[in-house]
Amino acid sequence: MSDYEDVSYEVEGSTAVITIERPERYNAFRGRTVEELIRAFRTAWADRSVQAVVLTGAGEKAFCTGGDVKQRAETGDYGPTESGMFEIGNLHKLIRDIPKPVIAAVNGVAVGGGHVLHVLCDLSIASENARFGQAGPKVGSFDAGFGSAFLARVVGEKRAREMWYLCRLYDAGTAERWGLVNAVVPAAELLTEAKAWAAEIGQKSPTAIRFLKQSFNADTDHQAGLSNLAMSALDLFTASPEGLEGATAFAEKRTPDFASHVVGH
Ligand SMILES: CC(C)(COP(=O)(O)OP(=O)(O)OC[C@H]1O[C@@H](n2cnc3c(N)ncnc32)[C@H](O)[C@@H]1OP(=O)(O)O)[C@@H](O)C(=O)NCCC(=O)NCCSC(=O)c1cc(O)c2ccccc2c1O
Repeated sequence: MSDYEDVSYEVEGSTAVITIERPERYNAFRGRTVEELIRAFRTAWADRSVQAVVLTGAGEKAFCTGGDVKQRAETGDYGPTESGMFEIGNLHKLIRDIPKPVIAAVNGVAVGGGHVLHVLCDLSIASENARFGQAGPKVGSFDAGFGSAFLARVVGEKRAREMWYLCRLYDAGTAERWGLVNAVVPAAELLTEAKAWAAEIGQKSPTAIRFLKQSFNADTDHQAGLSNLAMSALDLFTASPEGLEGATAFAEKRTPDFASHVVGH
């Protein structure tokens, strides 16, 4: 894979800016998107001039809405990839392992697997129009790895469970109050603000920052094992009648009938 199609990658000074470029799908990711994000993060990791990464979405509506549910309804998976694998678990680990802070610039709705991406970033800055939530149980999916366990570390058990069980969307003010984001700024200032934070980090000792990030991570690194289990479970569940009913109902713009397709009790 030589050219980016779903993602753009730019370096400005000591900051790499990675943008998900699928605004027509509210920046939902398919297999290719995930593969390109991995390539972009690895490029940022290898570039010694890069000291922080900003992750954002194209357009004004969405940061990322998680897995491309229309693709899933169409083909039963997240589409072809160069590796033959859907590597979302590896992307999660990479965002944590890259030894440089990753700042999510949340420019709109961050939901489902897109919400998980911003939660995994070191810092999150939101625009005033941003909205946050989990959606899996509405569309036949779940992230029982970092998406639940690490979220609970960030916002607390009660709020994490509320987000997953009710699948509501929360506004930027609530996200700030819950400690889900570090700051909220007007939409027009979001990228400038995120880049300013990244540049400020760029003036600090890269080695000190690297050790600090690894130290913060060490406390929750055991969740990577949980994430492996969760991704294996998800592979089975998304292909089940209950999982497929969620994706099909979304694509057909109807209420899912989970009760008729339930696979386990
Ligand atoms: C995000 C919304 C709440 C926004 O609602 P709003 O009313 O503002 O806008 P629309 O609903 O009209 O959306 C505009 C336009 O974008 C399309 N779109 C939005 N999200 C997606 C998506 N995720 N996939 C494909 N397309 C999307 C939408 O259809 C509209 O297009 P039109 O052509 O009709 O104009 C609302 O859109 C919403 O609830 N979206 C779905 C959110 C969702 O369910 N996300 C997926 C959750 S599951 C997941 O993320 C996931 C993650 C993983 O890591 C996995 C790993 C392994 C297996 C499975 C995984 C997985 O399923």
